[in-house]
Amino acid sequence: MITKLFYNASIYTPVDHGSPAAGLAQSEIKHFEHGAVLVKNGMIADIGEENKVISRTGSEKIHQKIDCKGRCFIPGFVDPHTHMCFARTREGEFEQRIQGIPYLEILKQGGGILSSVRAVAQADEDELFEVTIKNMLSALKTGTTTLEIKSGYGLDTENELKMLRVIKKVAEHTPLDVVPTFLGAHAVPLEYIDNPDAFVNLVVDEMLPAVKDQGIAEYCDVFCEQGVFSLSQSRKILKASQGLGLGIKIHADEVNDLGGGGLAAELGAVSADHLLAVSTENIDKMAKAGVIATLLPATAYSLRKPCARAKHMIERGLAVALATDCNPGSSYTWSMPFIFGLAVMNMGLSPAQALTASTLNSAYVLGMEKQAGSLDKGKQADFLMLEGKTPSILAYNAGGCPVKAVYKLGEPVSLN
Ligand SMILES: N=CN[C@@H](CCC(=O)O)C(=O)O
Ligand SMILES: [Zn+2]
Repeated sequence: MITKLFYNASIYTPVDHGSPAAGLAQSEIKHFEHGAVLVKNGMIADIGEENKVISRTGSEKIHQKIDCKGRCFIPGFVDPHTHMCFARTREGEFEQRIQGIPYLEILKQGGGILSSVRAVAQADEDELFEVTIKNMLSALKTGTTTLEIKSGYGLDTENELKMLRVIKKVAEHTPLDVVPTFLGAHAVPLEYIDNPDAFVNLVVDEMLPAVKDQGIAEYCDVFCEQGVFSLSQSRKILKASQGLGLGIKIHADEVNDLGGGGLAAELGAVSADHLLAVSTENIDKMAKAGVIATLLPATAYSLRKPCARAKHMIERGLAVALATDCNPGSSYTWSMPFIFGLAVMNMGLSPAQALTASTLNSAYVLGMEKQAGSLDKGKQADFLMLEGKTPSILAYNAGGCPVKAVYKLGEPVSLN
């Protein structure tokens, strides 16, 4: 048994009451000014004020003592929505978008997601692996210790399974915990444009059973949006996924208010993501059903759209989580510090709310709350040391990265 003591730390952590932190609980942060964490075999064995933790260790042998030099100490970030398995970036499309061509228009013309689909079809697994691992290690350096990665640039059985195999392999080659999601219904392939229902049938009858057999994906997701998948098509796919025992989530009300938030509530999805255009009625339905709102402020930034109404959602009792949405189109960032800054400065969350959203609530989105998301006895010793006194540094140091050290299971995995 290896025992380590991290001492002289200014610890900030959300409080895990056994469910996602909604409403007022989203602001609840425990702070130990002179804190310490005792780690045994990669797990948190004790946490609290330094003198109390040290006195509780008694005569126990401590193999390593790490002086945190009074730095701010927080849980590792959990990023619950990424598309970071892709083959190529789409800088040309970014130029088009900043000249005013809408994101959905580019998709309609066969670009956007569909251009990433062509790139993935041409790439072999090694090429996909290289890009994905580079994105993941960049995320790790900026403090992400657990994340989700979606498929969705395959859009046929062979290429969706190929993406999921790559996601499994990168998970085995990095220290991060990875939760794979199947997103076969990410766009309608051009050959199905006149008969999208036939594509929906392909997802339900062929792709989903194959994904289930392969056994890698834990969740199924759908892009419910005008010109992509309708509410009833999304319902059909998500219900079939539930029937196979997959968890469900949904890209909802990103550009147009189609009612995806309401569908998430109706089906008991773990989360509805984006929600830039969601109605108050559906916010209330989500709150009642316990759906987590996963907000993606870098997508609003990149699409030059107003942010989701995060404060309003919290006031109405929703639990809010934050994610990068890392992808080559609408949000080319892996940086949770950037997301934290946007959440505080552009969405008006307090640093406490943003901390809960980017750690505890996002761990709940991924079903990783027993292992990650807060600094509690029995959870993994996944934590960050920040340059600065409080988590506010993440918003204050705009464009910088105040993450000085990243620990996964008590081991240093990135020292900046
Ligand atoms: N909106 C749909 N899917 C992604 C974008 C994927 C892409 O453009 O490649 C999103 O969540 O923003
Ligand atoms: Zn997405």
